[in-house]
Parts: sequence; structure tokens; C-alpha cells
Amino acid sequence: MTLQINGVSKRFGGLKAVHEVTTSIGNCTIHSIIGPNGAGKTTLFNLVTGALAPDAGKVYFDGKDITGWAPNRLAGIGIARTFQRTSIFKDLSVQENVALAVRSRRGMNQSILRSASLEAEISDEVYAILDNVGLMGRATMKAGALAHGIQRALDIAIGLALKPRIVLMDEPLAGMSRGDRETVAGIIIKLKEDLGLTVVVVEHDVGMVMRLSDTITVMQHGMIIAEGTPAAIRENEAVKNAYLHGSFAA
Ligand SMILES: Nc1ncnc2c1ncn2[C@@H]1O[C@H](COP(=O)(O)OP(=O)(O)OP(=O)(O)O)[C@@H](O)[C@H]1O
Repeated sequence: MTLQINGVSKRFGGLKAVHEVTTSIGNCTIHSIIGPNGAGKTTLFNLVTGALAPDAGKVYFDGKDITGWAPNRLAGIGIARTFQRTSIFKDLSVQENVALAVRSRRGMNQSILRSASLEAEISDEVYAILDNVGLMGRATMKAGALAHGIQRALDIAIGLALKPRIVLMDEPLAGMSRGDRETVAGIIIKLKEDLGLTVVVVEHDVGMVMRLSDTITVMQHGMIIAEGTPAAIRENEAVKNAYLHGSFAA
């Protein structure tokens, strides 16, 4: 088990956005969190990734209490998140973006970065990361010139530069064409199968979640209403009711 969430709660005024949520994320799995609008998915994501501190409950990573840790401290122990609004430097090339992230992890001085070349000791690592997300052929392109879906791939590459053990993604498929969603879904599967990473995904695309996930947690009104394999979730009556019988055709 990688991540353990124990009785975590968060209120906004009188609203119980997340209420006594307990779940665990298995090692080397794709674990998705779904639920109707306002279910508390993003709040739970923020509680685990350090953007918010819980009012109650604990979060453990490999048995270590990480409750309320800030994102950079979490990154230091191998917990990475990707951003819906990307953290890409659009005027730098794809490889320079990844190199900056690698340098940052290594604590190297970023001011010596030259736009046309990468230092030898980090270039191998940069190319290995680009290969993992299918960006080798675009290494020298300006990041800002990449198509939307490909920018998401670069975002994931920047996350990989932290050498994470677990990557948490908030709506990685949002606002994308069908083709781009397939591309990003393929990368997510590769992270698990080729790199042995654990991936946690908050996502609205239920059809894709069904295809990708080992385990799905379904939230409604701040609580978990169901958890299990895609097949089990598809048949779950509480889940069908939560989605008003509409979303599980895929
Ligand atoms: N900073 C905040 N202040 C006040 N209320 C908030 C805040 N963030 C979230 N909420 C409320 O908490 C509840 C859960 O929101 P959250 O964004 O976690 O749900 P969600 O499942 O991610 O929804 P969506 O699918 O629409 O993104 C909602 O009622 C939301 O309005």
C-alpha cells in the first residue's frame, strides 16, 4: 500500500466538502476518483497534495504521517502532482522545460541554463523522461507551440522529473479532443506498466476512467459511496443513482 487516507475531513463554513473519507491507494495501480459535480473530489485531491490541510484525519505515505505537508516537501518523498493549468514555460523548448525540472530536483543552479543546449549530465535523464511520454520527436520544439494535449504530456514529463513514486493528476483529460485523450491515457498506462508508478486520477471522463483504472473510488456529498474495480462500479446501484443512470454507457 502506498497512500493511506484515514478519516479525512474538510469543511468550508458549514459545508462538509470532504467528510470522514478513508481509503487506500495500492502500489503500482491506477486509482481514479469520480463523482458528480461538487462531490468533493478536488478538495480530497488538494488535501492529499498539500494545497489544503484537513480539519481532521490523517494521510500516510508508506506509513509516514504526511498530513498537511506542503507540496515541495511531498515532492521530496516522491509524491508529484500535475496541474490542470500547466506549469510550462512556453518560450522554452520541450527539453529545456524538463531540464529545468530535473535541475530543480537536483538543486542545481538554473541560471546557467543555455537555450540551445543541455548539460551532459542531465541530458540522458531528460531524454529518458521524454521517451516515456512520447515527446522525443518534439524535444527541440517551443513548448508554447505544442498542441493542447501534447502540452499535458509535457506537464506529466515535468512531474516525472521529480522521480516520483506516485503521481496525482487533477482532470488530466479535461478539455481535450478524443485523440489527445487517448494519447494522455496511453501515457498514464505507461507510467504504471513501464515505470511501476502509482497514479491517482480525478477525472470526469467516466468512460476513460473505466478503461484505465484498477480501482475506482466514487464520491458524493463529500463521502465515498462506492469503491472497487471498474466492473463492480459499473454495476453498483448507489453509483448508478448518483449519476442518474446516465454516464456508464462507455
Ligand atoms: N475554497 C472553497 N470555499 C468554499 N467552498 C468550496 C471551496 N472549494 C470547494 N468548495 C465547495 O466544496 C464542495 C466540493 O467541491 P469540490 O471542488 O471538491 O468538488 P468536485 O467533486 O471536485 O466538483 P467538480 O467535479 O465540479 O470539480 C462544493 O460544494 C464546492 O462548492
